[in-house]
Amino acid sequence: MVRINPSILAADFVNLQRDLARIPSADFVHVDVMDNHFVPNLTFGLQMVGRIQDVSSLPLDVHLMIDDVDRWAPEYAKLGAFSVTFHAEATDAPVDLARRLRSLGSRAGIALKPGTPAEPYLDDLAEFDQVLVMTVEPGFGGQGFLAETMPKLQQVRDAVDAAGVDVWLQVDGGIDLSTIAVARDAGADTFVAGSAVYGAADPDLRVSALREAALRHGEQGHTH
Ligand SMILES: O=C(CO)[C@@H](O)[C@H](O)COP(=O)(O)O
Ligand SMILES: [Co+2]
Repeated sequence: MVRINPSILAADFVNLQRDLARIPSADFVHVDVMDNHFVPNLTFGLQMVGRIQDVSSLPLDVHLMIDDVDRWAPEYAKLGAFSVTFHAEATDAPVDLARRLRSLGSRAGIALKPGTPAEPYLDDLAEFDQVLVMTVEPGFGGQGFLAETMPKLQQVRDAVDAAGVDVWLQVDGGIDLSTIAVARDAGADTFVAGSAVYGAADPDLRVSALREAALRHGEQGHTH
């Protein structure tokens, strides 16, 4: 199973509805919320994500790069977002927050910055629906893929398989037609791509090409 989630951070914010309609083959639309505190960049908040939820035919994969997630993450679940991912670095009680998100009907994701170890969360994997291993420092699109995050991704993959739990492993940052194979090899099944999709002349064709690149790689002997 391979999921391709285009990030609208690379779309035209003035023509978001048009750009949302350009990726019909995608699995989810990845929505980057930034507050200029947790990361040094600012995008949009609850009101905007509510409108995206209203007009999108794809389910929303919300990535919160904000402080105060205990307060704000549940509000995104209440909007009807399919999945809400908060950063581990932004809360002292990730399991409690994940339970709250699930109780509100959303999937619960936990994200790890490149320098954040996975160990503290590996015993609680069943509490989450998704682990996001950031492959760039969060905050900006168009950065280069950090291959040094791959051992951590593999470590999470091994722990998920050993526990026998159904947790999606997402990568986000610098995913393109070549790095998607590297991340697939290390165990990812869910791929966020911003500039690789919206920088293409035909974004939907690029979604298909990314999917094929990941699947082709999987067929060549890697069956994560
Ligand atoms: O969360 C983030 C950035 O912090 C991402 O979702 C970016 O939007 C990915 O952009 P590309 O690296 O694919 O251009
Ligand atoms: Co993101």
